[in-house]
Parts: sequence; structure tokens; C-alpha cells
Amino acid sequence: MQQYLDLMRDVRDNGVDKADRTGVGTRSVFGRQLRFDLNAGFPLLTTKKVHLRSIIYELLWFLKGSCDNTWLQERGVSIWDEWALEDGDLGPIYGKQWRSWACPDGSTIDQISEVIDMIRRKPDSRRLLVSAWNPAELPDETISPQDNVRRGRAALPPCHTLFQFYVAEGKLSCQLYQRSADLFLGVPFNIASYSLLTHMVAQQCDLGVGDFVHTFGDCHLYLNHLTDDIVEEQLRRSPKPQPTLMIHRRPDSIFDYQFEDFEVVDYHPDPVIKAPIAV
Ligand SMILES: Nc1nc(=O)c2c([nH]1)NC[C@@H]1CN(c3ccc(C(=O)N[C@@H](CCC(=O)O)C(=O)O)cc3)CN21
Ligand SMILES: O=c1ccn([C@H]2C[C@H](O)[C@@H](COP(=O)(O)O)O2)c(=O)[nH]1
Repeated sequence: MQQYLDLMRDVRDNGVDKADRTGVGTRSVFGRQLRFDLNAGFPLLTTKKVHLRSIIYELLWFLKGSCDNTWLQERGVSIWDEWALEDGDLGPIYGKQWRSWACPDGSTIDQISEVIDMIRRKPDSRRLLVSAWNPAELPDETISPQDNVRRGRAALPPCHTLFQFYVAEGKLSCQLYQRSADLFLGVPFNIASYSLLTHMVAQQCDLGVGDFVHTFGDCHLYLNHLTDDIVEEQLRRSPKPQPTLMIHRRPDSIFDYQFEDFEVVDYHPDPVIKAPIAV
């Protein structure tokens, strides 16, 4: 994960200071890319302890097609609490766009089922994409996330916007375009989540794994993370060997995985670094 630390140094040293929606302020660069060979270990950050439990449940929740935060809360996952309505609703975020994208004629499209079907039938296709970016359901930035949900809009526009699969020599690769990236808090989650998704889709399609390619638009460090005990502490640490992901079962479909199916072994991270989240 040296490349993650190099990117953090790049943003710290070369970024420009920019105001942002949350009012916290960021230091930001535009357009960067990381590449992880998923055969070289599972890319879970080792220079701070990352809460994999939240990442696994969040991914299973997206795949269920749910946008209801109460499902996460019932499992002790609180990462979406700041944006949800009292009843848990987050509006049409990832789960809705992935599993039931609304068409003008009232029908819906299950992009996840379709892309897996396509990978199996036409692995050489250059059209193996899933988009969460639906301009018809984006929020109005002048009102709060909760007011947007009350009006039937998404609480936040998707950050991980579009992903594409690629099959070569029996291996499945995945590239994500992330339009906006909170490098300290969000990105370690996003890397692990899409790497896990790539392993699951590969297993379902009887393929090996290739690379996870992570492409960034606005890649930023919040100014309240640029402190000696947060970003600088992270940068003083040295990466350790990557852990290994084990999937203990091959469920009948991508929608049948359970939390207990996953285990990450040989993960020996440095201690947690706590940081405030910009809302
Ligand atoms: N500013 C911001 N950054 C994000 O990364 C982000 C948002 N907002 N809004 C929507 C989602 C929610 N995500 C989140 C929210 C919280 C944490 C967080 O607090 N992580 C802690 C531990 C959390 C836990 O698992 O309990 C960490 O130390 O990584 C991470 C990602 C990612 N997204
Ligand atoms: O998966 C995620 C979700 C969100 N983020 C970060 C990126 C930004 O810091 C905020 C979203 O604010 P916008 O004003 O909508 O860009 O959340 C992330 O890094 N990863």
C-alpha cells in the first residue's frame, strides 16, 4: 500500500487549497490513479487498522439493493448515520442505481445481474459497466441531505460513480472512477470494497482475479485531517505485508453472500487513527 501513502504525500505537497460543500476546506489534486494486483494480497491498508466489518456489510447492503440505513444500524455499522432520515431512508443512492435503475417507461434495470451475465457470455466485451450516476435523481446541493431524501432525491450524489470490468487470460479486473475522494477516511474503504466485489464477481464467473484500478477525479485531504496526529502520523508509518482474503463458500449467486463467508487472514495493522468526518 506504499502507493496510497505516496498519493497522500502528493496531495499534501502538491494540492491546492479549495473550499468545499461541507465548509471544512480541502487540499486537492485532480486526476490520479492507483493499481492493485489482487494476486499480490488483499489491499487492506496496514498503516492503520481499517474496520473491514463495516466495509463488508456496506457492500452486501449495496448488493441487496437497499438504501435503508436501519439494516446497517442493526448490524452495528454507523458510517451512513449522518446522512439518513430518522426512518433510515437515504433516497436513491447506490443500492437503487445498481439493482433497480428506473427507466422512463416505469420498468427497472438490475445492472449487477446484467453485468455478471455479460461477463459470463461475452467476456471480451468492452461494455461491462455499471453506473451509479443518475442525473435524474441527484440531490439539490442548496438543501440538506435529509431534505433531499424527503423530496425523493439521493442524500448524496454517488462518489464511486462508474465501474468497468475487463477479462483477459482468465482473470477479471475492475476499474472504478471515483469523482470525489476523501483520501484519509473514504478511500481505504473504497479500495477494500471494490477489491472484495472483484473477488466475488470473479468467483461467480469462474475467473481468477487481475487488477483493481482506482481512478480519481477530485482527490482531497480535509484540512482538519492535515495534522500531526492524523495525516502526518499515517505518513510516518511503513506498510506491512498485505493480508489474504479467503471466501469460504461459493454461493449460488452474487446476491447470496453472507458476512461469515469472508475472512481476511494475516492482517497485522498499525493502530487505528481516528479522524472527524466532514458532513
Ligand atoms: N466526508 C465524507 N467522507 C466519506 O468517506 C464519506 C462521506 N463523507 N459520506 C458518505 C460515505 C460514508 N463513508 C464513510 C463514513 C465514515 C467513515 C469512518 O468514520 N470511518 C472510520 C471508522 C468507522 C467505523 O467503521 O466505525 C475510520 O477510521 O475509517 C468512513 C467512510 C464514506 N463516505
Ligand atoms: O465512498 C465514498 C463516499 C464519499 N466520499 C467522500 C468524498 C467527499 O469528501 C465526500 C462527498 O462530498 P461531495 O461534495 O458530494 O463530493 O465524501 C468518499 O471518499 N468515498
